[in-house]
Amino acid sequence: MVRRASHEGEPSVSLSEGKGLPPAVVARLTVYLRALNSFLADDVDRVSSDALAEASGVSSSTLRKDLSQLGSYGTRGVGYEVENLLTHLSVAMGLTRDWRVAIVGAGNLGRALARYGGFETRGFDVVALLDTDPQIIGNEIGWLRVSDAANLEAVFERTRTNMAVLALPASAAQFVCDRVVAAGVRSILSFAPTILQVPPGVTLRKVDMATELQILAYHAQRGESGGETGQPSAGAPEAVDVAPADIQPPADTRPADMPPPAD
Ligand SMILES: NC(=O)c1ccc[n+]([C@@H]2O[C@H](COP(=O)([O-])OP(=O)(O)OC[C@H]3O[C@@H](n4cnc5c(N)ncnc54)[C@H](O)[C@@H]3O)[C@@H](O)[C@H]2O)c1
Repeated sequence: MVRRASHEGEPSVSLSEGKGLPPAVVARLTVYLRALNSFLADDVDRVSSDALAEASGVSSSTLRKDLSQLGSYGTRGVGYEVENLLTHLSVAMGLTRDWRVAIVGAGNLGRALARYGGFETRGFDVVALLDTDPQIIGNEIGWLRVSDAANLEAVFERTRTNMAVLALPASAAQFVCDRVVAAGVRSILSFAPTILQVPPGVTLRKVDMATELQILAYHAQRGESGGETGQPSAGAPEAVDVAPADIQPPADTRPADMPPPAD
């Protein structure tokens, strides 16, 4: 569940103007959101920092430190009000905005993403699916009809797309990325296995499952050789700093493949 609160009465986020949260903290906030939604679904009104930390797979001190960066301390002995903290975190994460996502590329991956029903509950409406293949254009996939990517700009305008997912071959990705940016979209998620350049003011994140698997393999073999055990999975909040492919800067202009700053 995402808090689409009106701006009136929203808690303010006490980050100083222009100063973003470290990428690892942002990654953990998404985990806290998921845990809080789960508490809410179970009709839990209040949660202690220990319980929220446990449900999120982080230590209590990490949780408290992260939340204190948002100015959200809870009450000693009482804990956090689940709804209140959910709203607070949703505002901090920009999830109270109306995110309208277009998927460009309706191949295996694009179709699977378009059929997935879980984005809406996390605050993202998938509003368009585009492709260039005449055999695919016009097909119904999930609740969407595939649009002709030749009309990308018009489709984006009609659907008020403000976030794009590139599920394209590497060879087409930069060209499409440039068109997406020219159409006014400032947030792009790319699955294409290539380095993309975006201008200042555009946030690009790259998903690379092969890289994640390589990192997993590294940790697995370290564990086998007795080097490390109990290494959290790449998706676990305490492990975000060992999953560089997952962590791009929060709001910025760096190309997707630049290494993240240490935080
Ligand atoms: N990062 C990951 O974890 C991950 C996982 C799987 C696939 N991928 C990558 O995602 C991409 C898509 O994979 P797939 O299996 O769906 O491939 P696919 O070949 O099934 O689909 C690609 C689609 O893009 C369309 N396309 C090509 N040029 C286009 C353009 N200019 N505009 C709009 N559509 C265009 C094609 O017609 C095709 O339907 C590939 O680059 C693949 O390597 C990444």
